[in-house]
Amino acid sequence: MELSDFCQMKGKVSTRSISSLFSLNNRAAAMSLTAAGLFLDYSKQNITEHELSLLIAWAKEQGLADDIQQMFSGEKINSTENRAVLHSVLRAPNAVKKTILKDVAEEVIETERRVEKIVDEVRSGKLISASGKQYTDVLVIGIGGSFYGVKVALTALRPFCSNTLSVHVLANVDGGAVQEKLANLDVSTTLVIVISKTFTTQETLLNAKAVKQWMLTKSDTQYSRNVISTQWFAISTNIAKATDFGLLVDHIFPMWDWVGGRFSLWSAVGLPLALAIGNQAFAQLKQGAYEMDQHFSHSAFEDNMPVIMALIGIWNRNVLAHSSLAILPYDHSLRALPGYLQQTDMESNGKSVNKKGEKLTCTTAPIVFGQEGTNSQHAFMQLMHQSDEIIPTDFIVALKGASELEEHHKVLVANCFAQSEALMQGKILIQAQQELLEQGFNSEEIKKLAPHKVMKGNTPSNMLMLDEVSPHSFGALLALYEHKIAAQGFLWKINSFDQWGVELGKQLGQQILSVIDGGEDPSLSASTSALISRFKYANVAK
Ligand SMILES: O=P(O)(O)OC[C@H]1O[C@H](O)[C@H](O)[C@@H](O)[C@@H]1O
Repeated sequence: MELSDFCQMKGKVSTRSISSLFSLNNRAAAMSLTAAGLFLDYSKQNITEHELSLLIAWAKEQGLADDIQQMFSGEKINSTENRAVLHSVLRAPNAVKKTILKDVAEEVIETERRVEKIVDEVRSGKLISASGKQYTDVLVIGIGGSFYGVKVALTALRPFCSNTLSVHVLANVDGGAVQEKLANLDVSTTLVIVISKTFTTQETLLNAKAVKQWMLTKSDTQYSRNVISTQWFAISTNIAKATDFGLLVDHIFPMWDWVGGRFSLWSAVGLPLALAIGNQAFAQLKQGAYEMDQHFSHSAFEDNMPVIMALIGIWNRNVLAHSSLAILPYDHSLRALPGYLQQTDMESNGKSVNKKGEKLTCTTAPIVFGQEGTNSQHAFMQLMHQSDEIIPTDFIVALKGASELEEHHKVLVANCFAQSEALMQGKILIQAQQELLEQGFNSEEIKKLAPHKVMKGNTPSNMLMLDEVSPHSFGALLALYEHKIAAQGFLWKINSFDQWGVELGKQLGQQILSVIDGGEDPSLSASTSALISRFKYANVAK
């Protein structure tokens, strides 16, 4: 069967009710599974077991098992950059690293040791600042894949973070953001980590320059000579550029071209996180991810959580033509997850040609968005309930809350379950009329009001449950999404591991900067030229 054959099923599938599928009474049990400590209930999707089995058969025909195998074994599957995709090996035991990475394994293992050593030394106060003080703060400078992973993990694992060492992340190239971060930092107790795979990213370098300037200016003269070489560290593949910037070679941790930025948390990029949560918790995070790797690479597709989620995503995107995916974590600690997944999913799979460069005949990545529950209920979920747009949703919730406020967790979880039920069940006109009647409205009022109270329902959702948000479960969760996205890319026959689409904006950004600085560029549109003039006038006028 081809994907286009499944698409023929749209008419029949989209008009049936998901609730009615529950007439088969073992559906909830049959359409749920566990992996690496996570539980997934996908029974509220608009798909039957039979349809899913057809999709699984299709995935097998497409060679998905070989694709997965090729990724884990280090084939150069990132074809436009001629690179392997091996972030998963970073969380595997050393014996696996040696088999897969061969000569490079030693450097990888040695880098891990160096990360562990510096984490221990900073946390114990052995490694001190240029002026001899214990570090109280870490400022991380990076953007994109060199930011989101650290950010999402720091937010998720807040309860596991040190109380004496705070980690702050600076990404956006905005003077306001820089000043806000620096306002509460003390140069004599701040360790700086620059994360940039290329060490050429404009935003990161400009932020690093500003922070360097701040540190040099604010340091006591007797320490300013050593402050950068002592207190600055970097993670980069570009050792030359990092040393040019003033960093000691010993303070630079390598990255490898086979680790994509958005999958790099597991490398030395995780250093700031490890500083915050400690080596043991960082190892647990990797262990959780490793268990998901094992599950993904070894489980039959029928029981394979990333594969099932990938196929359901394809079903929703291509067969039912739903264009978005809402990520709604009902857990304050997971509030950065939607932003993280926007990059992981849309930067990976936001493509329209296949690996051979041919135009695809199907759509790819959904538009990913979301926010923590219950805040989203009081905002965009109105549209999810009553507009004509059906937005498939991933609900994510922990069985145990992070706080002692048990009542809060009960209310949070009840809201989460209620939304998944409400999105599926909806409310038909008769129900709305009946409710209004029971509330004492007269027939004239009911006629007027009832249509406004109808909810379309039939919105499919996944419910992902963690026992609790811990380094282990969070590692498994990130790996789950990484693999779901990879599996979708394999099935769409695209390269999920490059991101050429971000280049044009960067290029034009440089051109425009030079026009702002006095150059000329006749290739720019009249609109942009006028905007530049307006900006220049406002700044000259100051
Ligand atoms: O780590 P860097 O080289 O500084 O790159 C930072 C980020 O910029 C790029 O434009 C890509 O969008 C990201 O995938 C990358 O992670």
